[in-house]
Amino acid sequence: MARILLTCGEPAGVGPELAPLALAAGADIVWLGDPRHLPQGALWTQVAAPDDAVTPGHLPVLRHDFAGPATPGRPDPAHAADVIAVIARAVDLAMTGQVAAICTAPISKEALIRGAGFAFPGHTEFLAHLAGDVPVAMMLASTTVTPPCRVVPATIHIPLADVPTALTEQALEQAIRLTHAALIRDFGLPAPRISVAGLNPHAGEGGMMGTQDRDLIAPLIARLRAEGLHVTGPHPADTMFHAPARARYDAAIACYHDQGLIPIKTLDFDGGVNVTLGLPFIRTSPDHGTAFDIAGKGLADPSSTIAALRLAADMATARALLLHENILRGSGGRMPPAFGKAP
Ligand SMILES: NC(=O)c1ccc[n+]([C@@H]2O[C@H](COP(=O)([O-])OP(=O)(O)OC[C@H]3O[C@@H](n4cnc5c(N)ncnc54)[C@H](O)[C@@H]3O)[C@@H](O)[C@H]2O)c1
Ligand SMILES: N[C@H](C(=O)O)[C@H](O)COP(=O)(O)O
Repeated sequence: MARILLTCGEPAGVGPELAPLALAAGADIVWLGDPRHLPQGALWTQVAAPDDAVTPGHLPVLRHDFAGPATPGRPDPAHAADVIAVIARAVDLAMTGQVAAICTAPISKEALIRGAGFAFPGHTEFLAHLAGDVPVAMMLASTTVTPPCRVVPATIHIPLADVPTALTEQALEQAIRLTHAALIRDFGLPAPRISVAGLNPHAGEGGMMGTQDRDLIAPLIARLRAEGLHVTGPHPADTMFHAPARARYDAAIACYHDQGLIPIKTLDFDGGVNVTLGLPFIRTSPDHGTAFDIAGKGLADPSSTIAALRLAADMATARALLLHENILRGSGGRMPPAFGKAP
C-alpha cells in the first residue's frame, strides 16, 4: 500500500513534533512541510515522490518551504498561505492516487483567517471545496472505547445562535446518508444503525421545549426508515452516549458541533479521530487542535495522530477489499457511492 501523507498543519502548533513520534510508533508516512519546523534532532530525509525509499528511522519529507522558521505557540501570519498551500498539495497527491490517504495535523482557523483571509471555517469545508464542492460530513470516531463512540454533527463550524436555522432537513439528511454510506464502505458495517439526537432538551418534550424535534427531525427519520435505513430518533441527547446507549447504534448524528464532540472527546480524547466523510479520497486527523500552550515543550501526546493514521490505513484496506470483491463479482472496479441515494 502507498504511504499515508501527514501534513505539517500549523507550524507553531504541535503538528511538527507529532510526525517523528508517529514514525517511531511504526506509521508508514510521508510528511509534507518545512523541515526547519521539525523538532531539533529529528531524523529526516527529503524525498521527491511520496513512496521514495529512505533510511529506516528517517522521516520521509516532501519539502514545502515556508517564509521562515516557526516559534512554538506563536502563529505567524506570514505562514498562513503556506499552511493552506500544503493542504492543497496533499489533496492533489491524494486525488492522483500518489498517497493512500491524507492525515492532516491541526491548523489554527483564526491564524489562517487573519494571515491569509482563509475563506473556510476548517479543513472539512476546504477539503470539500478542493474535491469539487462535494457534500461532506465530519465524523469524530473513538478508537479505544467499547462500544465505540462515533458522532457526526449535522451542522459544524457555525455560531450556536445560527444552529436552529442551519439545521435543515437537507443538512440532516446529508449527514445521515453520508454516515450510512461510510459505515458500509469504510468501517465494514454492512447494515449500519444510526441514532439521531434531538436539538432541544428531552428531544423537545412533545413540542413543549422546542418544535424542531417533532416537526423536522421525526418526519425525516420516518421517511428514511420507510426507505429501509436503520435510523432512530430523535433521542434526548443527554442519554445517548453512555455505554448501554452506544451499544444500540453504530454512529450518532448530532445537531451541532459540541453536542457530538463533547461526548467523544470526553470518552476518548487520546484515541479520537476526525474523519471527513464524502470525499473521493481518505482523510483523517487527530481530534485535538494546535495546542499552542504546550507546543515545542515535548508534552504533546501522539496517540490521537497515531490512531488517525491507523484508521486511515484501515479505511484504505477496507476500500481495497470492497473494490476487489466488486471486481470478482463482475461489477467492475467501482466503489459503492459515498453518498448513497441523493436527497
Ligand atoms: N483538525 C484541526 O485542524 C483542529 C481540530 C481542533 C481544533 N483546531 C484548532 O486548534 C486551535 C486550538 O483549539 P483548542 O484550544 O480548542 O483545542 P486544542 O485541542 O488545541 O487544546 C485543548 C487542550 O488540549 C490539550 N491538548 C491538545 N492536543 C494535545 C496533545 N496531543 N497532547 C496533549 N495535550 C493536548 C491542549 O494543551 C489544551 O490544553 C484552534 O485554532 C482550533 O481551531 C484545529
Ligand atoms: N471541529 C473539529 C474539532 O473540534 O475537533 C476541528 O475543528 C476540526 O475541524 P477540521 O478538521 O474541519 O479542521
